[in-house]
Amino acid sequence: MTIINIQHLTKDYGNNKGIFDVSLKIEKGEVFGFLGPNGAGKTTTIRHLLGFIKPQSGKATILNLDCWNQPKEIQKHLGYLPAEIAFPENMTGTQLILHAAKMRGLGDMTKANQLIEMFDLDPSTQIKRMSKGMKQKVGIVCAFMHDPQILILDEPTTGLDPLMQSMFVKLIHQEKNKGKSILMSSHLFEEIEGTCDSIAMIKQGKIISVMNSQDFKHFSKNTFIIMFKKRSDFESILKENFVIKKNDMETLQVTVEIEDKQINELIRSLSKREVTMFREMKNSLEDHFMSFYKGENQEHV
Ligand SMILES: Nc1ncnc2c1ncn2[C@@H]1O[C@H](COP(=O)(O)OP(=O)(O)OP(=O)(O)O)[C@@H](O)[C@H]1O
Repeated sequence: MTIINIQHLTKDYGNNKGIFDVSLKIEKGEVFGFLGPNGAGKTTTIRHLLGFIKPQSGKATILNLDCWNQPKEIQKHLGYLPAEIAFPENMTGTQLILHAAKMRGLGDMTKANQLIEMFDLDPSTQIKRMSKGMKQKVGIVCAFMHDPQILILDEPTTGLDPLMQSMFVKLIHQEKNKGKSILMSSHLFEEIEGTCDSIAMIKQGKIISVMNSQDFKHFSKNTFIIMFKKRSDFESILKENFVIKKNDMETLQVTVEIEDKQINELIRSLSKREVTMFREMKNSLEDHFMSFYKGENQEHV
């Protein structure tokens, strides 16, 4: 069941700024990572989903409700964490959380209290005295406390220290296990790799790559180039239980793809042979990420 549906969404701010023909679908129970360099169009896309921006063309719907025309109905099912949180400075965290709960008609603060404990937040502090990370924690409490079916999180771990970032990853897993649908923008590779079922990459306002968990698996394979001294060793390795991606009789080189659990098997097998070169081929998801940020990957979808 599609929960968030963005179809051909365009907002042209001029000078090639904005978003252009963006289409994405997020299914029930899916954690969807939205990645892109600074100024790529992540927040602009997300603000359309919140009904803050009217599409120039195209459409965004959540639960089949139109994001521009029916934002109030959508709000009931949604938790939103903005990239830049503008809180009223003169309140304490507790006052703000209670105010946000009242606006939603939320009486049960059990989940809010669980989140406060989980993120080790002292909400009694005045917001103007809070660090960036503390404010972010207040934002997380407000986004999750009403147990919404859908979560839209714009760079959710900004300002959080590594311990709190890992706590956040834990929270995402808990929510996913409850069948929540989550759209999350991020720059952090570990956060995305550890949580997301699918990833879309946006650059200069256009979606340039969409990957699902099957594609991630491809990236998690280990690929090695191995060169042998003797032809007999080269020939015999081809008969073993490894996936041989390439072999070259002239140079006596093989390219082997293995799962993590086969590493010992490969080492044992190679120790019986004379190896003249052993090199890992970089094809990890992180490498793919970095090449995308540097502009080396431009596979259009
Ligand atoms: N109201 C506006 N008027 C003109 N240009 C805008 C407006 N809002 C955003 N932009 C431009 O549109 C582009 C996309 O901005 P957006 O905030 O969506 O990027 P982002 O991917 O969220 O970036 P970051 O990772 O830096 O938060 C940027 O070039 C930005 O300057």
